[in-house]
Amino acid sequence: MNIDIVCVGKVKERYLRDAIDEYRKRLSRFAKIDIVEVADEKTPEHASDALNEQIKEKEGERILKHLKGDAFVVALAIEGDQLTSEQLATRIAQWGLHGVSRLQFVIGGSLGLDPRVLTRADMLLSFSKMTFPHQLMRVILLEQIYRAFKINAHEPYHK
Ligand SMILES: C[S@@+](CC[C@H](N)C(=O)[O-])C[C@H]1O[C@@H](n2cnc3c(N)ncnc32)[C@H](O)[C@@H]1O
Repeated sequence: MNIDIVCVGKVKERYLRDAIDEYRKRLSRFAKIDIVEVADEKTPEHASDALNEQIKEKEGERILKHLKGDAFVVALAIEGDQLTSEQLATRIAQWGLHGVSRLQFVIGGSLGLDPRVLTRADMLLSFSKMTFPHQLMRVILLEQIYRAFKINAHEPYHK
């Protein structure tokens, strides 16, 4: 299965980049993982609501260009559906069985995702009601995808 993580901006912190590289390496025996980074917009601290919406729209346009027509798109959103790790593992297995050959996960920028991206998504996935920084979210998502493949392969991993 091909898995794309479509996200906004570059990861600056070395420790996060190391964690991302580690999980990509571990996942390489299960899936082909591509990280697609679209450019982020500068977000002034005291921007108006209108400016914030414009920023999300611009970032959203860039994201939409990378979403493929035949892909199953999962947008990460706080208000989405919450799953257990076992349920995510089952969903990934089922998507594979139903012929999904490309899974695209989308992580928003610091202001979140444009409504058009949320509308395009086939599923909204929430990792809790808390807000995580978008760069850390990449690590959390990769770890959960790795955990899902380990569960589906019936291989031991941390409980
Ligand atoms: C800093 S958050 C954006 C916060 C923004 N106020 C919002 O409500 O979307 C950046 C991105 O990380 C992801 N994210 C952060 N926390 C999340 C959570 N608990 N569940 C799912 N995705 C999350 C989402 O894709 C979000 O667009």
